[in-house]
Amino acid sequence: MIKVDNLNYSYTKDKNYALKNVSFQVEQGEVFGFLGPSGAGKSTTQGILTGLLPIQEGSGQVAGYDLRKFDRKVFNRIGVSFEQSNVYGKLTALENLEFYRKLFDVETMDPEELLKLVGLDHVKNKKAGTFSKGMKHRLTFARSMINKPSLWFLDEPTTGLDPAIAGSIKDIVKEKNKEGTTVFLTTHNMFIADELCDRVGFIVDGQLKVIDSPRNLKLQYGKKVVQVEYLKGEKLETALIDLSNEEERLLLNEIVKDGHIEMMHTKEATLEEIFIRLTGRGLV
Ligand SMILES: Nc1ncnc2c1ncn2[C@@H]1O[C@H](COP(=O)(O)OP(=O)(O)OP(=O)(O)O)[C@@H](O)[C@H]1O
Repeated sequence: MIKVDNLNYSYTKDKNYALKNVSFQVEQGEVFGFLGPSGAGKSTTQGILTGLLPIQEGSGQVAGYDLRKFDRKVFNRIGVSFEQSNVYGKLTALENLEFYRKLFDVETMDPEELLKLVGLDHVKNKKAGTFSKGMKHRLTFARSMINKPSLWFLDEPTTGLDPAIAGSIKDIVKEKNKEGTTVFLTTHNMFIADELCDRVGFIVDGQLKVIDSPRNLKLQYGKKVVQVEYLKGEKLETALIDLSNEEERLLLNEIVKDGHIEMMHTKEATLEEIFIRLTGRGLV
């Protein structure tokens, strides 16, 4: 669905590259997460993939279209929900979607149904200019799926939303993905990435450092650690046991043999910890 090879991009058209030799593929039906700190090159990559920025060096295809011969027809096949996407403030929520659907040459979704899906049906006749940031965000999100895209670009889809609404946005993404939509998701949020993504790519300073599934990354780079709380005499002790260390495994055996365990659970590494380990950088 997406294939790019050796993308280089410089805003200043010199050797000061915002993207350096970026290559990756996203298969049909995948949820692919692009993770990186601020300034890493996520928006630049998304900009090239969605035709907002011209391709400078390298090559790529998006939804069957060659990035070097950009054809506006690609917009019938893709959906784009970026944080900074504008909604028309003087139009109502419904009018925004009615207007937007006319831009497509393909069958579109019913605007009323979409507004219901994102919880904006009760304000459908209010001007979007009066909406809160989170409501505008949901309207942009709804708008981005109006053309039933086969490839959906989502930028920080749950940022700034309250947990219940964030949960329903995640559910919609999962549902659409089940129906076959490929998702390219950009985020700083490793919990979202971990929950939604089949594979993630870590990008730092314009370079892709690693691409794999969250599970494989945890297996490969995370430590297997068990946290045990146990009674030693009257005193409650806590031990963190690294299962890759023989001495620590023996200690765990001793604790188990003593039989005074109060609580025991595995502590798998988070994607953020692995990101820091692999890139030497945090995600913010
Ligand atoms: N319009 C621009 N002109 C010049 N440099 C830019 C421009 N936009 C981005 N850059 C630079 O390109 C690099 C990559 O930026 P980009 O916006 O792609 O990062 P990002 O990962 O999307 O960050 P964020 O998470 O903050 O959106 C940064 O060094 C940034 O300063």
